[in-house]
Amino acid sequence: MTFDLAFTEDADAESRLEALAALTRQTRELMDAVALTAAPEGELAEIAGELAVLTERLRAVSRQSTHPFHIGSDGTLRHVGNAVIGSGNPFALPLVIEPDPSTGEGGVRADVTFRPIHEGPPGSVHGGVSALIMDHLLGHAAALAGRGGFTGTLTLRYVRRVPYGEPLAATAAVARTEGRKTWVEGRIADQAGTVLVEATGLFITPTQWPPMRDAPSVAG
Ligand SMILES: CCCCCCCCCCCC(=O)SCCNC(=O)CCNC(=O)[C@H](O)C(C)(C)COP(=O)(O)OP(=O)(O)OC[C@H]1O[C@@H](n2cnc3c(N)ncnc32)[C@H](O)[C@@H]1OP(=O)(O)O
Repeated sequence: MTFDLAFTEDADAESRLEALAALTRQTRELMDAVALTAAPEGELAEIAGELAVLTERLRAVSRQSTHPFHIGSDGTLRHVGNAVIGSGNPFALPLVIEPDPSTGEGGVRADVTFRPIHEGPPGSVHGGVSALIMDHLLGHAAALAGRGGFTGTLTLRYVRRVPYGEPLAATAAVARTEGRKTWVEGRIADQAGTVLVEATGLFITPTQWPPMRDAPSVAG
């Protein structure tokens, strides 16, 4: 299969991307505030009206699609529109992933503090949100090992409920490889090291894959 991955140079001025990131952070604050608001009915309706005006202002100057991959001014491969790491995507936590070679080939780690907007069972993080984070982190580990690809399968074991509002750590590293297939294992653990979620992903490198640097530095 072919994969349309645009590695454009400086798709947007850095200063504009910073302004977009600031808008995105503010939007996340808004989402958190909406999830927790105790404002009375009349005020809710008034705020919704104010937000509708802002929404239309943004929509009036829409792009055709979200920001694609691009090479940043520091040589980092960036995906501003990504749902997990994107600095221009309000849905993203965002996850900031760091290489951690001590955990194995493609080893990566990320601090993660979930928020009330991630609620599944009352007071706990939705299992699908944990899966989203694991999918991305495992995929990043595969890419860091020079074996980037798409998720074929993702298997999770929810060991304990995942709290929000507490600093947690997510880690992943390549477990084994076979041809175009890469198995990656990861986990989400609390600060005491107690494992909350275990994940195994199979990533498949398509036959047509854009030339990658061996160990791309990737950011949102
Ligand atoms: C850039 C920086 C990034 C930076 C880091 C970015 C991290 C991003 C992480 C997020 C990743 C995602 O969410 S990706 C989005 C979710 N995934 C997808 O949308 C993938 C949709 N599926 C596909 O596009 C396709 O099925 C592929 C690409 C996965 C495989 O297609 P293919 O390449 O044609 O594979 P094919 O020749 O049929 O099979 C090759 C081998 O793999 C096996 N195989 C194929 N598909 C599967 C499968 N789903 N589950 C198990 N095994 C499978 C076959 O049995 C075969 O094994 P054998 O006979 O050789 O033994």
